[in-house]
Amino acid sequence: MGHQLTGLPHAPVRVEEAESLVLSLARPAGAERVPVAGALGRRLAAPVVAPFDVWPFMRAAMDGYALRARDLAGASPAAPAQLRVVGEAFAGSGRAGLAVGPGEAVRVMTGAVMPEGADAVAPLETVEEAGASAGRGSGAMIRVARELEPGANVFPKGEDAAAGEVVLRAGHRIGPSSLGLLAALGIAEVEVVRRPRVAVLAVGDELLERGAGAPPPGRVYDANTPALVAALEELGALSRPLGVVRDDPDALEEAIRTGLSFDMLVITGGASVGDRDFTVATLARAGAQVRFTRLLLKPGKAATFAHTDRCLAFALPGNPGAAMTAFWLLVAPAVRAMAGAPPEEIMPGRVPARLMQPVRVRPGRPHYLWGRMASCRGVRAVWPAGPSGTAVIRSQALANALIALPAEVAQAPAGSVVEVLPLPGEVPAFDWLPVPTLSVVGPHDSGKTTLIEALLPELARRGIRAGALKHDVHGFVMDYEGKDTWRLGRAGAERVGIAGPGRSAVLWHREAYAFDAMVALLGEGLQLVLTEGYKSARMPKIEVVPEGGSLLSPAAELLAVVSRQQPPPQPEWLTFADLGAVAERVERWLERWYREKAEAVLGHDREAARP
Ligand SMILES: Nc1nc2c(c(=O)[nH]1)N[C@H]1C(S)=C(S)[C@@H](COP(=O)(O)OP(=O)(O)OC[C@H]3O[C@@H](n4cnc5c(N)ncnc54)[C@H](O)[C@@H]3O)O[C@H]1N2
Ligand code: MOO
Repeated sequence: MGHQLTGLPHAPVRVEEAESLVLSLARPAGAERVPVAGALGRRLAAPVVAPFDVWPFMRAAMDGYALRARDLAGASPAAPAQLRVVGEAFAGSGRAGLAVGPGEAVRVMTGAVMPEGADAVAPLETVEEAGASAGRGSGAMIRVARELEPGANVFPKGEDAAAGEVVLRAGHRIGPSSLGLLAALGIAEVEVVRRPRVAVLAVGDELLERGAGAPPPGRVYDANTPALVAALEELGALSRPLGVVRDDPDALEEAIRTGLSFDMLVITGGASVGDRDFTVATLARAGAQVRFTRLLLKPGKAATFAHTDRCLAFALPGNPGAAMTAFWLLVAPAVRAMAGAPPEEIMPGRVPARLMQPVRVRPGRPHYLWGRMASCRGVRAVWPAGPSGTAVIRSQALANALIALPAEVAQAPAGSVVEVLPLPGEVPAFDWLPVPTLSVVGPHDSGKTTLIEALLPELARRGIRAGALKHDVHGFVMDYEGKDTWRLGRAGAERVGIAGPGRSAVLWHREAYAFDAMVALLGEGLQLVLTEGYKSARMPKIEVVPEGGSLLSPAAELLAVVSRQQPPPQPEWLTFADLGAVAERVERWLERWYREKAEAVLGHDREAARP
């Protein structure tokens, strides 16, 4: 090979392998003590221990009278307890030596130190203040007409933390409420993980630093640096843009040497094998050990990882779609680890989500598409945020997830379940039925089950995972008297499950039978539930018409009519010989169904994303 990768490792590396190599070298940056006021967003390097009880004393939780609960034993409207007021206390005016003895009370306001001996507060509203001075001063009498538990209307001492208790563990990310807690603990400085210092470098003669107006011919604005700098800051790093460097080996080497003095260096551009791509060779020349130069990934293949003793260096492809895909997969976890995140927060887990729009990709390498994710009653839904080419930046702006498609996948139909990698950003919530239903109807013995039976493999061939729900009106038997499942159901289990290799079942022992709940249960992980019967339910249908028969369903509900007669009496009707065409209609209807649901959430984003 006569290009910059000559002599360097060029075998494509799997993303998972690359991630574990990078993470094995990403150590938390050292610790530093910072004033609490400047610690927002930082990770604790050591646990925080409460130096004293918080809160430090027992306090009144209501405006009222502090008293001994046992003095109210037997108190009732008919026989109120009578107590003598011996003093008063306000928040912040703790008078030393204030105590409550038998038959006594102290007038207290919320937050006041509870007087010695008192263990409950009777709120003002429940107390009758007797006598001319209306209970304000010492010597006045009050009546309480009900009992109180010890501890009633009192904030206990140490309610939040006892002295010596760990209140925040190492790795905790300091948020606004953590600052409140630290203040309550009287802590002015905390030990946090140093923010990793990350240099960002953009390479290319064609690149212009940020500016206004259309660039001169042949030039483009550097879009990677601002995106990377912001993402790095969000991840807890201290980023330093080194600017744009030309495709010149000497200029590049100087910039890279500067970059290698940071904890991390992220370069974009010049990472491929072109005549003016020098990034990777220069990294090696500047003394970094190059570990891989290719990822098994689309987009983001041209990604290099190298390191020195003190610096992790990434040379990402210049194309913004490829650069940011590789960034979220490889660089972001390393930054989190270096910023002190605990292990469970370093690699955001991939989560399953239902694809709302079909996608097609060229198989061969794992593919990542910019996605928009929303949640629906606990089910995640995702759709492409727009075109996902390697040079594309617009879809990224709308994305809050990356849709991960394994190497062998060429297409994923609407409704299929895919893995997604959540990205920073809100996940909007919406509601819709978890899975669409399609009913096969027709007179008794017309061949409904036969049709579903023949249709299921046709749908499977199209990548559609379908379930089936049988409507029964006669009282089916699936469980036999004396069987364990029968006994558990009879004993009152609302649902009884039985699980075995290749076959499992759930039996619902319920008075009322709920179609929606049944479909939701069946639909888990599937794209479609086919039901048999339900001819009067308002849902899309396929109707089977026996020889000489006529239609039962309103035309508007019908996706297809399947006649048992050959040729069919109506030219637009299909027959059992045309099941491919029936499946085709089901597939198109499904795509529309998912698209319409997605439409409801996409709103204006949709237009921006150019469907
Ligand atoms: N013979 C081959 N050519 C290419 C291959 C390959 O395997 N063999 N891979 C292609 C793929 S895929 C990618 S991705 C790119 C990666 O190449 P480079 O990292 O060398 O990127 P550049 O050539 O510098 O730039 C590519 C493209 O992106 C634009 N760019 C670069 N930096 C920025 C920036 N900061 N902001 C906005 N746009 C940027 C640049 O102008 C180019 O248009 O290689 C392919 N070629
Ligand atoms: O591999 Mo390029 O880096 O796909 O987009």
